[in-house]
Amino acid sequence: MTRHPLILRAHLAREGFALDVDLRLPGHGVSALFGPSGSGKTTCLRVLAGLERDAQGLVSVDDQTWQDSARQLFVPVHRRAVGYVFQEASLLAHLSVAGNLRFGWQRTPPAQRRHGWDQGLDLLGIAHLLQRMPAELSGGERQRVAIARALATSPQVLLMDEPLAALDAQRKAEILPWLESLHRQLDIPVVYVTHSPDEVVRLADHLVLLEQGRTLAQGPVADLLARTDLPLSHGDHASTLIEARVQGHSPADQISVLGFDGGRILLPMLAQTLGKDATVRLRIQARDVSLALQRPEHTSVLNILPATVTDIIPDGSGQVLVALQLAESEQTPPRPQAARLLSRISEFSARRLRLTTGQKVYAQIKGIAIVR
Ligand SMILES: Nc1ncnc2c1ncn2[C@@H]1O[C@H](COP(=O)(O)OP(=O)(O)OP(=O)(O)O)[C@@H](O)[C@H]1O
Repeated sequence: MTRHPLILRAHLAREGFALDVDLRLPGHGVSALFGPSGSGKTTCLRVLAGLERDAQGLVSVDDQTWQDSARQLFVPVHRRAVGYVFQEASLLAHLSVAGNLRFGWQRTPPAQRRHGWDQGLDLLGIAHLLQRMPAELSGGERQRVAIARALATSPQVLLMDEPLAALDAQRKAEILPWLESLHRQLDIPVVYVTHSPDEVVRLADHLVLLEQGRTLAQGPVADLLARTDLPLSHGDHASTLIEARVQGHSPADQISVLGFDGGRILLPMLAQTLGKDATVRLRIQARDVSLALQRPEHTSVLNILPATVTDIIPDGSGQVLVALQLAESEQTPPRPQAARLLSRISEFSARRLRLTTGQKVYAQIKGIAIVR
């Protein structure tokens, strides 16, 4: 089913802060709002939910207009089909898990329900917790129940405000796979506020970078991560994403071959459950990519990809960030839509190699993480 984009055009002036955004988010998948504290992420969610009466602009979800200031239209909060999940799960303490879920479920007339009662339980793995009281749940379980309760209202959009921020690293790791499967199976857009680059690379399809109430950039997450002009690509955590497809496994060599627009990657054998054509998201840290002018031979590095340098910028403390466009082979000219990589090398090495934009190089990838 094609879903209409979600539109959030909003202007809101508070003392010492102004929100001025014009967002167009895909009608499916996860859109992450990322930015420093106070940049306006939560305010964007609040405008979407109808909690900011003074905001001027346009809000449209699944082709329904919830707000259009030019026409004096403002659908009140209780009539917007929004599921809202906060940092701290706000379950009703006197009701069991089943009672909390029923509370959300009964708010929606049967004809408007988008999925069955069991679907939310299955998606979040909480069927065995139905009789428990909220005080008898772990932090991660409580948050899963809070998400299921938000889904039980059959929302047209799910708003999640740093849902993992209150959990420790172990609980985060426990809940992330549930969020990923939610993302794969859910047919509604999710707008996800986070401070965490790790959550962005694992969960987001689309990314909005906010700064001081304004949009610094918005677009597919892999495109934004590969840009050298945005704060995300600076420092030690700079990384890029490649969406690859399993081409086959070689049990004899214990190697899997993955293809993507711009080349092929070899990985130590993936689980056979990932059949041919399964899609996998790979994260490649800029610091794990080194460069050579000639194809290195006699090396243990499995992945050496021909590429063209598209940008070189200083990146502090004697380092430079090199943007690369990958090509299928040395002979294929670079295509703008082919996958991109970042490489973080010393300024000394860049000078020694006489790197310039437009130059053909070989990117040696020393580490690749499968993030989903
Ligand atoms: N109810 C309010 N009244 C006045 N100012 C507010 C209110 N809520 C938030 N603000 C201010 O609006 C600005 C944006 O806040 P917002 O909560 O949207 O930021 P954020 O990016 O979500 O931050 P964080 O990551 O810290 O949650 C901040 O300067 C904040 O202090």
